[in-house]
Amino acid sequence: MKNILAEIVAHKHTEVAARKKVRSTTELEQAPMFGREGLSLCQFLRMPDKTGIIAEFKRRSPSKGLINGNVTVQQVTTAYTRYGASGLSVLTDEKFFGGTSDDLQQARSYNQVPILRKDFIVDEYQIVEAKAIGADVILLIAECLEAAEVKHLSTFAHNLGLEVLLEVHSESQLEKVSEHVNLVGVNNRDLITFQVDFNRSCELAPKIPAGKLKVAESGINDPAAIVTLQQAGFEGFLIGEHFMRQEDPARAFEQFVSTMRSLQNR
Ligand SMILES: O=P(O)(O)OC[C@@H](O)[C@@H](O)c1c[nH]c2ccccc12
Repeated sequence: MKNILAEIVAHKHTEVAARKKVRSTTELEQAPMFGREGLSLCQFLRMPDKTGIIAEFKRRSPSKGLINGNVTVQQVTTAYTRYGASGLSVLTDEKFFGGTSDDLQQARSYNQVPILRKDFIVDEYQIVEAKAIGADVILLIAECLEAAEVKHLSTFAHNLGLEVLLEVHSESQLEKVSEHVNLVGVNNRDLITFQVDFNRSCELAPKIPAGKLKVAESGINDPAAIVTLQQAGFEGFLIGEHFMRQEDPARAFEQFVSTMRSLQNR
């Protein structure tokens, strides 16, 4: 396998094929959450009393190994929400990130903010699952999908009432932005080399098509960076590790927000 992303995607296809045999799409559609009306992440990111932060629950990652194995979904996500997160991102990939669908379902049961299903989506079935477990938004990663797939999967999600965040890492991937993509995220981390280049977001910001909400992703660990990113046109900030790697992610989030607010009021 030539890189970790290719390895993850290959594993996803196997995983999804196995899960389809256990639960059909029809069964997923009968889940109680399936009929629930989704919350709009675009709206929540623009609420003046919220922070624009999409706070992520991430136990481990292929690049960092174990980040935090001691905290619970309830403890962390309710604090994120209480201190002004505009949305939550919950990893549901088990093998590489130590997440589960149950993590997202728990986050759903304790919080009234939009939730992003953070996973590697390669098949419609995973979008039906996302709806069935109570997610409001799905992630599509340009690096692992053809333009036609982005178009198809985003339309499929839209028809289920889900919003779509398309993640890009280079200018050429912006060609994959299509009608039913609501938010465009610039990942500062290269998913193949794991290198984080914080300038990536600012460089690509002006090239993101008008009408798509801009989200900066990964490697954000300083409240001052939020101010810079806002000036570059970003309205959403996806942050995981900076909070999760602390013993008390709730407190880390609260402190980050309080410093951020004082910088914004200058
Ligand atoms: O933990 P960080 O550096 O704050 O990054 C969060 C988020 O951007 C990152 O987890 C992420 C961005 N794109 C992904 C795709 C799959 C898995 C994870 C990710």
